[in-house]
Amino acid sequence: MGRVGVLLLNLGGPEQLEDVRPFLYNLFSDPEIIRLPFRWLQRPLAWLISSLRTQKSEDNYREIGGGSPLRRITEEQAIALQDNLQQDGHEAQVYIGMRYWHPFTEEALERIKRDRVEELVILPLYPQFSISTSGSSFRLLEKLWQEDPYFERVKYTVIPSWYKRQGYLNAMAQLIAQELDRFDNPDGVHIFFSAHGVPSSYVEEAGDPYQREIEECTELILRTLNRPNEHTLAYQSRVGPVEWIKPYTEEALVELGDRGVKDLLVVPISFVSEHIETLQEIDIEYRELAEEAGIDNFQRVPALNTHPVFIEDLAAMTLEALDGPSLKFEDVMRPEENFKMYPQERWEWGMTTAAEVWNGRLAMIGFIALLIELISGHGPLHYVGLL
Ligand SMILES: C=CC1=C(C)c2cc3[nH]c(cc4nc(cc5[nH]c(cc1n2)c(C)c5CCC(=O)O)C(CCC(=O)O)=C4C)c(C)c3C=C
Ligand SMILES: [Fe+2]
Repeated sequence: MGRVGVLLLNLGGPEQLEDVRPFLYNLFSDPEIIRLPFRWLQRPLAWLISSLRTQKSEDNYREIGGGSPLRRITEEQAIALQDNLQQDGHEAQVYIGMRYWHPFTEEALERIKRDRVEELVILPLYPQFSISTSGSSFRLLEKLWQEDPYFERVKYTVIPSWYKRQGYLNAMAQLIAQELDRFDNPDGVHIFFSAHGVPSSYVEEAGDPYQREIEECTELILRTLNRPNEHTLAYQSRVGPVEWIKPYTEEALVELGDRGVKDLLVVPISFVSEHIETLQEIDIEYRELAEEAGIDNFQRVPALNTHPVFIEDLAAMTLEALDGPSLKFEDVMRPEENFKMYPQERWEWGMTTAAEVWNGRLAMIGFIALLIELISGHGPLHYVGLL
């Protein structure tokens, strides 16, 4: 076996408040996050949306200390994985490739090249596959691979999703059981699985397996946990005017409050590290909402981070991938090149999502026309004397 590397893929997050705007710009520039009919619109729209969202997003990051802990935790996971492999006699270098912030995927590939890695396991830190997360990173990697002839000689394999692995399920069940047992009446606690959402069109039109994998993952965790508790699965972190997969976390919490649920344990399910959506959205926003709805005892299961059972499973997964048949980028599910994920296309009359979307489009066209006129000094507003 040649020099072995493991590339951990993750989203990345702003480390300080100044990073928020460029991080958001990178995120919204990704056609796997916002796919538009015209490629030339991607960057101006990314600039516009990131500018509009920066203030709200900065306020949220300020509430968790001014930045995302994602880089630090991912680095800790990488070290723990490398140590675990080494203790079992396997020499492998673990790299981190973030999609929207440092260390970028491009930086990771530079290091992999510098270290002359010959065999690489590409392991996304997302248990379930979505076009918008692992899919986006695979698409970028495929492009970078084609651009540099060095990578022709690297034997690689990708792991698209791994939520069915018993090690991961055991680690999740252990964390849930530990938190349940802190309640006075553990069996009476309502377990609330909260997954990051995606726009409905990803699932219904592009065939993203994400929702199905999340649902199956929830069932597998519950089976491993083997407790009698009632449970709910809902989706959080909706952005923009289009419809996302349902039920929405905020609505489901209010409904449970109305039903008289008093003890609730939230399980973040689509991510393996603490991040803005666990520390701010769940711990602060949803807690407040739940308490207003009458849920007196609102607790959350911590993210896996460097849980030893989880790290052990990442190591086992790496070794199995090295021994097994390799899976290439082109083997992994990809949406059609011209599929428009956002905005949705069907027209409906009234104050509907479609109307909101078209308002947005017209505003965008007007905005770009204004920019062009301001830069060029020519146009209808100059003509009528308004500029
Ligand atoms: C499995 C996890 C995730 C999916 C699926 C996902 C899809 C998705 N996200 C956005 C928009 C935003 N996401 C943001 C932050 C963010 N997203 C994830 C995970 C998934 N996203 C994480 C872990 C994070 C946090 C990183 C951190 O800093 O800790 C943000 C920025 C934060 C904010 O302003 O709220 C946006 C915006 C879309 C549109 C999308 C699917 C299309
Ligand atoms: Fe997100």
